[in-house]
Amino acid sequence: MDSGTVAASANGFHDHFSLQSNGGSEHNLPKQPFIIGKGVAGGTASGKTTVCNMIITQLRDQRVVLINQDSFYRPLGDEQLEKVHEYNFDHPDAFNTELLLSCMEMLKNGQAVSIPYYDFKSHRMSEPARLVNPSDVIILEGILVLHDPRVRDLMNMKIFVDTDSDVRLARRIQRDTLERGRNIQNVLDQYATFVKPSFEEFILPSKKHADIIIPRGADNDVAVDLIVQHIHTKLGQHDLCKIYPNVFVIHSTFQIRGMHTLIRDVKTTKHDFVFYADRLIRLVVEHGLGHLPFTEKQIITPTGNGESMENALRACCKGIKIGKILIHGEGKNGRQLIYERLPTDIASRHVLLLDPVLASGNSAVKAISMLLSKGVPESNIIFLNLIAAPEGIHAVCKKFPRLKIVTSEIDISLNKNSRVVPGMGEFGDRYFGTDDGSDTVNHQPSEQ
Ligand SMILES: Nc1ncnc2c1ncn2[C@@H]1O[C@H](COP(=O)(O)OP(=O)(O)O)[C@@H](O)[C@H]1O
Ligand SMILES: Nc1ccn([C@@H]2O[C@H](COP(=O)(O)O)[C@@H](O)[C@H]2O)c(=O)n1
Ligand SMILES: [Mg+2]
Repeated sequence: MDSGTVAASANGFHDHFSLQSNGGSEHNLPKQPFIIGKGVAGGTASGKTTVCNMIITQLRDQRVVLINQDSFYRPLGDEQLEKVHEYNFDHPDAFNTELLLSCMEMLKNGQAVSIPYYDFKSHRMSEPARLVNPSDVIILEGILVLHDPRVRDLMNMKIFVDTDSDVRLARRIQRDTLERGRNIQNVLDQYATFVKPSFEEFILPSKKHADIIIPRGADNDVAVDLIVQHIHTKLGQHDLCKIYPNVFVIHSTFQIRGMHTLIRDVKTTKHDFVFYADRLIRLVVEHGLGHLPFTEKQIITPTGNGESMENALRACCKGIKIGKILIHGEGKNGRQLIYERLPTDIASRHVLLLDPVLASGNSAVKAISMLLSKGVPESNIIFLNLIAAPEGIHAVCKKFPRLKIVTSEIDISLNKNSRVVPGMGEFGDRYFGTDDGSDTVNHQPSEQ
């Protein structure tokens, strides 16, 4: 596919993400599990909520959602309210853990859930509830999220925020008097009667289950940065293969990593770029061919960058038929199909769709939709790339769960200009030598 520079289509991505427009449901396929759970526990006022908000802000990723265990407090009845000072809000029984588990289960199954809003002043739920869409990463924070094994086991990253108890008490007094409608005496009494004993009985012992302990909570920028990086990596790289069983990354060897280093280096000469790109493309094509059940093959190469993959393809499969698709897109205005030339019997063939870089996935979605409209069964399409951005993989796999993607590397992400990071520059220009060199250092691939 050939296209102009485009901005990331966060909206488009989000659509595929939601239950209603999930490609999987259209095709009556079982939903893919795509949760990466992060549990953040710690004593009251240790900074759990603050740390999670920092993580979410720094991630700037729509695929991450925060759920507070507080939302699952059991609302107090009238009698309990009259004796609220005798109520232990720090005991595990104060939470409706069954409801929490069923909400997590629904999210895991790709269903949106309505999460209650808990009012610390009235000790009851209040409107409006929050609609939470299923997301790749669900961060669950609360004093006891590492206590119950059923909740803990949903989390594949367990974090304990460890803040000095004097600091926590001081913060709790300040917060609860300012925000939760308490006076100092209430806070001190509750702390001595329930908060401290429950911390020692239930919360502190759950620290041993943590993978990461964050001393000093939100003051610990290094720990927060590391967690953000880790989530980025998990989101962006090979964990996608677990999320989408139809994504295949060719086995990484030192040779392959060396070739990637060379083709990503702006100083690599055109000759070397073509040589190593061809070698890598051949490996991807060979791998893609391994997924074909029949000897009969139909190839579509997008006009422009995709043509750069034809040489390697012809070297692997002599006499293969080549079709062309040209898709153009500028800015956020979507993609237009400019040109296509495909064999008339394409509906009865297997198709290798070639594009060196899968970025936002907008062009790929357009091309695949066009193939489907021609009658090509989704499961007959194998989409081959040299590098793929996680955003593109999500966009394509969620809409077309039956096709296969074969790539040699999954990169970290897209930047704000929809360029793959780290990427490898404008592939077509570097391959065909059409780059005038004016933007050699800064160039990154546009959505191909
Ligand atoms: N590093 C920090 N420095 C100063 N105040 C903080 C820090 N972290 C949190 N706070 C404040 O302390 C209070 C408790 O923090 P919060 O994140 O609500 O803790 P938790 O969710 O663990 O109870 C809040 O008023 C918050 O603004
Ligand atoms: N009605 C309520 C409910 C809970 N609490 C206290 O909140 C603490 C948990 O929230 P954090 O943000 O501090 O983790 C817990 O220690 C309860 O004592 C409350 O006071 N009133
Ligand atoms: Mg909190």
